[in-house]
Amino acid sequence: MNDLLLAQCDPKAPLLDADTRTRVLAALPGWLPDAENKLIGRRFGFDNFYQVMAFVDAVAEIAHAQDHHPEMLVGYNACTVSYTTHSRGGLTLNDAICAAQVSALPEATGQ
Ligand SMILES: C[C@H](O)[C@H](O)[C@H]1CNC2=NC(N)=NC(=O)C2=N1
Repeated sequence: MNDLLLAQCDPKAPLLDADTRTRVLAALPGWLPDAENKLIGRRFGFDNFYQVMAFVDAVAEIAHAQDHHPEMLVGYNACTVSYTTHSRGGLTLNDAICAAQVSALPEATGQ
């Protein structure tokens, strides 16, 4: 997990093999894969919309810094963040790096 927090996304990162995917997901509490293991997502709950939008801004900063971008479903008291690597059509380490960094945001607490 610490490795993921310090890592930089690599535009050439390959798809994760099944073993690595299992190991990486174990280091990302709350993040769930879809049925085809093509994306991971986590719902973050908040007390109010101000907190939601502060979280969205903080996630966007990670996206800018990593040049790796999430899908976000924004609601009045929650935001669901999903990552997949579009260029590879599935999960790479880049998705895990960003997921770990989102989970570590101070703005992510309160759920
Ligand atoms: C050129 C640029 O690095 C690419 O288009 C990046 C941008 N952000 C991206 N984000 C995600 N989630 N998947 C990608 O394949 C991707 N590609």
